[in-house]
Amino acid sequence: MITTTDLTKVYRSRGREVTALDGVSLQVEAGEMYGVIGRSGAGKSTLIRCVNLLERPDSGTVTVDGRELTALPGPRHRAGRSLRRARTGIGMIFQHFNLLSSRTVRGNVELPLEILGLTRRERERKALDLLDLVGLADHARAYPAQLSGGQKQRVGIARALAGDPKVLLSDEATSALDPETTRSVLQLLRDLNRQLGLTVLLITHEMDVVKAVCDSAALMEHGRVVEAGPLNELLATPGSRLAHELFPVSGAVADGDRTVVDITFHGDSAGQPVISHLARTHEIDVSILGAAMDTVGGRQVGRMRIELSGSPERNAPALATLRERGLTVELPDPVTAAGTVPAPAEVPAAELTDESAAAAADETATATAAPQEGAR
Ligand SMILES: Nc1ncnc2c1ncn2[C@@H]1O[C@H](COP(=O)(O)OP(=O)(O)OP(=O)(O)O)[C@@H](O)[C@H]1O
Repeated sequence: MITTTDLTKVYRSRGREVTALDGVSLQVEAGEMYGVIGRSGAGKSTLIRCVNLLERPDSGTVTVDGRELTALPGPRHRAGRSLRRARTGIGMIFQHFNLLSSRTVRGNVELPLEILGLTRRERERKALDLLDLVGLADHARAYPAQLSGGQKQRVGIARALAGDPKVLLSDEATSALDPETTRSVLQLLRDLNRQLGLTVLLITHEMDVVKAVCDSAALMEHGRVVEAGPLNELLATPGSRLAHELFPVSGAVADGDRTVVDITFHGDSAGQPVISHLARTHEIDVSILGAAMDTVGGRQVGRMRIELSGSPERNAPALATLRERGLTVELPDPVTAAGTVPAPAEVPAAELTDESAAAAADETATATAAPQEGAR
């Protein structure tokens, strides 16, 4: 549904060059919830803005729903008519909601519908349907200032769905919300993803967001995607940084004639009595150093750190048995095993500066104004 190929973007200002995207290739399947995670400055916002061409990449291609947006004509800083039309199939929500304070909730949702040229009656009906969909039908006449953050974001979501998009882009949509509201907004996105078959590309700096709702994820660093894939595959990939971040396993690694192993159970392997089997078949002592079950991307996953008597060489047949049973087996690095791998993403979201708030307002204007000119 969304493909980016080798995207590059370099910002130049006051004689300085910043490479925000350095060859980003991403594949988001139809109906998927895909999370892009990374530290502040990794290039996430630039990437998402390149997907709907709010930002034009220096090179590379963006294809959404079979249409190569980068091939559509348009001057460097103004989208062409065909691009504006294509953008109606892409909704976007923002960290600070970008609602118009002078309009009611219904008025905000109606804005893109006005631009699309719907009649007053059609607009009203559609806006109320959309507000119903996000659970805000009884707030249609309220103004944004009378709403909580979570309610404002629901209005933002209803507005983003006005053009019946197949793709929803979410730019840190829950970063300004408290944990409980975050959960309910994420649940709404997940419901819409399932109900409408909506493809959702979200950027976030919070691993919990990826863990709660995403099917796949990409980790960005310094303008590059350093790891990407479906979460269940990542969890089954030894050495995956995303897997360690999604589901850290702890427990001190002892010195001496011991083998410490991290095992991940998922799918059919989750129900197997592997520990007793290991001890019986290979006649070794097994101690459990740490264990947890969790839900990642809607699936139950178990992780365990165990200690086997004897050296890794001696335990090679036992480890092979675990792998044969479909478990992911890793020998943790004693240096990092004491805690978790250094978090790539536990950086507080940077507050919007006045400048970036203005840019966000521009985005709304661009996003909502896009259909108007395209529809002419
Ligand atoms: N308009 C711009 N002009 C100059 N440099 C920019 C511009 N926008 C972004 N950058 C730079 O590009 C790099 C990537 O920024 P980007 O906002 O895409 O990262 P991010 O991962 O979204 O970070 P954050 O979570 O803080 O928004 C950063 O070094 C940033 O300073």
